[in-house]
Amino acid sequence: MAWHCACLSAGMPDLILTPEPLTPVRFAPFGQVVAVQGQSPALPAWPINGGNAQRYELLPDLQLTAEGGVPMLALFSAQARQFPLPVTELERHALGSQTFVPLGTQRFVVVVARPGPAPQAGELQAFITDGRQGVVLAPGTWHHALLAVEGGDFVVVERRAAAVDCEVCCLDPGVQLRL
Ligand SMILES: NC(=O)N[C@@H](O)C(=O)O
Ligand code: NI
Repeated sequence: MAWHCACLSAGMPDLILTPEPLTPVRFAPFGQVVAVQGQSPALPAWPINGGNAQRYELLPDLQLTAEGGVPMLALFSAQARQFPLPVTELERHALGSQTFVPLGTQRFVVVVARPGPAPQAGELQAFITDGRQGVVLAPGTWHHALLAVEGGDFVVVERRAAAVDCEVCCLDPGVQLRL
């Protein structure tokens, strides 16, 4: 899906946003962390494959089939972003979740706001992964497009349908994202 938008901002915004470490509890209003460690409550585990692996069920339904949607798998080869970075727009996919999992150990920053009306700058929250975490953005969660700290490939699972499901909101004033 090719989505684009352009929210113009005059210069670097004033409000500074600094990401906090990503944890399942803090990220819960926005979606799910893809990792075994740190889940609260701890994930139930099943020994499988003759005891050679542990199975953890993170999320029973990725919510990708609303209104005729089908789950799709994509790869994003992302370049490292330069920080500080002006955040002047967010997007949401109202009809499905969106999952990002690094194929390497590259970190990324997730800038989010709760599902609902278009957020104001002061409602944004930012999280930075530890290089081993992924995220599932819940349907409708406002988010900035992928912000890779180190460049690399990401597995992306999202909903595909005839109509593109991507609504963009412009932040005015925007925020300055600093690591
Ligand atoms: N544009 C695109 O395919 N990706 C965005 O939805 C994103 O969240 O990165
Ligand atoms: Ni998105």
